[in-house]
Amino acid sequence: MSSKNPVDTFDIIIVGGGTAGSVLAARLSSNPSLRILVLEAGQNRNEDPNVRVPGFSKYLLGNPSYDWQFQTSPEEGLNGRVIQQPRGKLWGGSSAINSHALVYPSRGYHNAWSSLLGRGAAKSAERWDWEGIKRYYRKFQTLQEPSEDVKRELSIEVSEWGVGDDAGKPQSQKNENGHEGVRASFPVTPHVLQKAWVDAIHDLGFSTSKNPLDGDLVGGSTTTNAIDSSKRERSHAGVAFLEPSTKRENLVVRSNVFVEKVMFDENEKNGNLVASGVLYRPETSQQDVTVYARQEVIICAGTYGSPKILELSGIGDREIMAAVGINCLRNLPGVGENLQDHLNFGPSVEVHDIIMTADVTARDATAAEAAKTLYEAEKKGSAAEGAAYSFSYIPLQTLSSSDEVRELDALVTKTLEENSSAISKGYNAQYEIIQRLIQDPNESTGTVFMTRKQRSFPSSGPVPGNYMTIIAMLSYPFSRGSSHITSTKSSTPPEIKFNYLQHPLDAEIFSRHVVQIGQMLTQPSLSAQLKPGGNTLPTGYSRQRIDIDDIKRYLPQYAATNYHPAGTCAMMGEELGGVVDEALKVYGTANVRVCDASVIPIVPRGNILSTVYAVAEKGADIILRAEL
Ligand SMILES: Cc1cc2nc3c(=O)[nH]c(=O)nc-3n(C[C@H](O)[C@H](O)[C@H](O)COP(=O)(O)OP(=O)(O)OC[C@H]3O[C@@H](n4cnc5c(N)ncnc54)[C@H](O)[C@@H]3O)c2cc1C
Repeated sequence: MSSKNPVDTFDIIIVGGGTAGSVLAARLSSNPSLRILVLEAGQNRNEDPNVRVPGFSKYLLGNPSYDWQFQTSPEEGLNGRVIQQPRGKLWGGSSAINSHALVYPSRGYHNAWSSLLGRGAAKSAERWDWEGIKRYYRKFQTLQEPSEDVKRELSIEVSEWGVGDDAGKPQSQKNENGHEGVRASFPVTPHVLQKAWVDAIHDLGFSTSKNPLDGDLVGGSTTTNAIDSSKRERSHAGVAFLEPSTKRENLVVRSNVFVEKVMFDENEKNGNLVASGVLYRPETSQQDVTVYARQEVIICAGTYGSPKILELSGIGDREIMAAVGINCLRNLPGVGENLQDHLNFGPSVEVHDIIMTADVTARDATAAEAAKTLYEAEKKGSAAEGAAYSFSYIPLQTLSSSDEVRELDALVTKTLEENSSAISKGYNAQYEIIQRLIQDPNESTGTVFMTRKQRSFPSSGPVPGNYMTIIAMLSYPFSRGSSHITSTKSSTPPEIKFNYLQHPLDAEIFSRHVVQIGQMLTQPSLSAQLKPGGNTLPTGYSRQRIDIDDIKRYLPQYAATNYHPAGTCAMMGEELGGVVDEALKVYGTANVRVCDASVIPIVPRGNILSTVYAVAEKGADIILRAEL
């Protein structure tokens, strides 16, 4: 039963106070004439130490107080494994439970994105090419300078980064209305392995001091993490954007409420559905509540939540909705399709006993307690640091022979030609883009990064010894999956299938980036850190493995998700199977937008948080401009 309250009306309703939703809430409420409502299924946990302390992320995953605990169907390409898909259920969403690494896409990637938009998308302010978006990668954050020690040890030239805004304003003035955005910082204490990483990149002939925000980062970097170095606390969207905005009278946040669907007027506008509001259920109630939107509804419920809400509202693939008895209001077959993720794999290699890694606190309760005490007293130690700062983006052309490059090119061309008639126009357009990225010597199709701890390959947990793990991530997978409803009950989780490694080219390209790990480990600076005769995990894997077919045999058993699902409400031309247009508006609706990781049409090269923030910042500008 719906309880209608005629005064419960806002100009804009934002569904989901996660990463993107929090940015939109902050930016849109800066216009005092707009009344904004945010509906969030989780609650404000900004003061919770598990969320605040960077090193405590491990307490968040799999814990229903913070995590939706989604999981995939058994994945055939991963030996039938079911892959856990954590997503944040709290203010700040997944930015409040993630691993905080800030990594950036390339100029070529964004230019390709804009080519998927199709007709009529050339209006300059709505361009999603590099020129149209680059300023938003700067806008969401404030860079905190590292100490001179860190700069020297890790060859960081902060002046090159130019975070602020592209008009060159000082950082203190850059964010309107008191928002300084996400605080981004480098390691507090440089670690010997981080220094060795930088030296290895140099030894391979690459720079580590290019500005990653310039869109042409090939080589490596010590990247930033979304950690406030003045407090040594996680800087997530709930802290940086949502909570400060609640001081404004025109912003209302309702927590612990579950949005079920968007409601539509009986009358359409120019053939488009007109949203009148949304239906939600408070966690503590059995009764649905309707709240009304004068202008629009923006769905920011994430890669799984957003397509689910659209389908429950009658927008999606007609047959999928009919199968569960939902009346189709708009047949939009792209909803819930095009699901992509980054898979990763790489060995953990034992380093000299004297090198302190996070393994020490992982296996020893006394050491863990000491780390906690040190953090509480001085905000220092392993709990104060992010897990991954050391990254590289090395094109396959660089470390492969010209014969190997030619062979891969031929294989990619042949495989795509053989499969092109069996797949949709949209996927073909995406595959052409990925093929160009593979062939471009200035693009990397893999991201390789290092963490200062072992990956627990044995189910028994951490093994003795101190480790570093070097992980290759397949940047642009060809495999595509889906996330769809299987019931009209909004509490039923969606059916999630990635079809990981099902496209034959994925294992080919992925395994070649795994070979790069061995090449990095032979660099003197990194090999000097390895314990002579030390262990390598997974057991039986040799640290410098170069046989591609052999590596391919390890992937189904050991490849893991990097937690970057995207693409289920893709911003592409409708004729390509897109769901939203360049203004983030859902096709066939007058006033429903989606703004979150689901609109990203092709998952970006590296970690995707920066892209989600940039999309939300740009989305806010588009909406504010439309409103004014
Ligand atoms: C464990 C983990 C580690 C990661 N590490 C990194 C990293 O190091 N670097 C990086 O770049 N990226 C990382 N990511 C990915 C990144 O954090 C996400 O891609 C990004 O935060 C997604 O933002 P979003 O706005 O799309 O969704 P979210 O931030 O998940 O926001 C969705 C919000 O909607 C709410 N919601 C959903 N459904 C409903 C409903 N029906 N009613 C009301 N509210 C609803 C949710 O509770 C949530 O708050 C990681 C992710 C995870 C989970």
